[in-house]
Amino acid sequence: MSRSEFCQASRIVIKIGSSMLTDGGRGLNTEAIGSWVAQMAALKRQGLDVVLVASGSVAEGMSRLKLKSRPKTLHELQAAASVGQMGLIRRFEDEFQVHGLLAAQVLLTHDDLSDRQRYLNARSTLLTLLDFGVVPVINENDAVATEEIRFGDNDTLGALVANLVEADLLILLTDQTGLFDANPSLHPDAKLITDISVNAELLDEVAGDSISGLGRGGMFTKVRAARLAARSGAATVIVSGKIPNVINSVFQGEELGTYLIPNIAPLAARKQWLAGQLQIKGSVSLDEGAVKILQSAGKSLLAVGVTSVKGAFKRGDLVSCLDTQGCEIARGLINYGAEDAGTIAGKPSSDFEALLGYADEDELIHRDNLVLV
Ligand SMILES: Nc1ncnc2c1ncn2[C@@H]1O[C@H](COP(=O)(O)OP(=O)(O)O)[C@@H](O)[C@H]1O
Ligand SMILES: N[C@@H](CCC(=O)OP(=O)(O)O)C(=O)O
Repeated sequence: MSRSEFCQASRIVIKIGSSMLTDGGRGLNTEAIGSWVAQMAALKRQGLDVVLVASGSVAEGMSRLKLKSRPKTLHELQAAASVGQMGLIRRFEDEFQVHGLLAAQVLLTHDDLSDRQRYLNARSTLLTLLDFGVVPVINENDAVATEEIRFGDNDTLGALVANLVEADLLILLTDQTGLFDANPSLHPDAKLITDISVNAELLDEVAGDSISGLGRGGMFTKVRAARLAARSGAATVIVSGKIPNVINSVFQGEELGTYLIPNIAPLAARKQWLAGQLQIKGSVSLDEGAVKILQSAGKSLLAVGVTSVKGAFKRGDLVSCLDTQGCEIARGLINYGAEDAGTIAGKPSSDFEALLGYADEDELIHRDNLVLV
């Protein structure tokens, strides 16, 4: 998709980062929020579906609680987020109302999306809200999100939402003009990257962390988000939320920010869900033959191609498949727990019963449950 085709999008996910929403930590930026909402309302009037992913609950909570720096402990973060989320949602509801639009609060944890059934439930709810003409306003459910079940940054959440609702375009509004060839906060002479393939290796070299103390992910998570979004065919633009009329300008194809071109083959819905899983419970190392078969033939992983097993995973957990250099080449849901997988590693499936006293599936990971990375 070229930038000039963005105006053909019918569904857009817009993610606004903490740094933008809270005016660099000085409380909610009501003027800017009013302007973004007016632009989203204009898209709605043109018949588009709009989903908003809004960060800033922690930053707004810090401001309301008069905390000078981002809390370090999880319970303080959760408390700050609970206070701040009230302000965020109230502001958005009021602003959308000005344009005769209803907003809906949707709070998710990674746990909600890692369970296939709950993932499908979340999808139905969002699609129903869009059918009703409502703008879902999504954030992580920070008040209950512990380390194990959290996304941590809203870029990833935005991408998974783009997968869920099959959006055409994901716009990440942030405090920088876009993605630079080095962090411009540290290197003032850094140059803006305008258009780049989402798969370009350069992205891994240049995308750094957030240093503001307000946002979480920095550009690292924005690049990862663009790659996840591309798996359902969505195009991603990273752009400054400070540019007047930015959302509409991007939609009209103006060359603003960084466009991460989704030139990878989209995955089937179930594989998108698999690719979006963040909690990896272990790994299996493969021999060269198995690596080749997975990468070129799209086949299932058999135990005979596994050289070693790491981690304390159970049957059905997500594990990484590593090549002979230890690099992840695929991930999937494994049919045997760690101990049994260790016992059958390197063995043909005809030996499973003798080795384990039972035999479930012939495949260690079935190809339907496997995604290349
Ligand atoms: N290559 C880069 N180009 C631009 N910004 C970068 C880069 N690497 C790291 N960053 C940092 O990422 C920050 C934006 O991410 P973040 O603070 O998480 O914002 P948000 O709250 O919008 O998600 C920038 O302010 C900058 O410090
Ligand atoms: N969900 C939390 C944290 C998310 C976060 O910081 O994201 P971002 O600003 O997009 O890097 C919040 O609303 O404060």
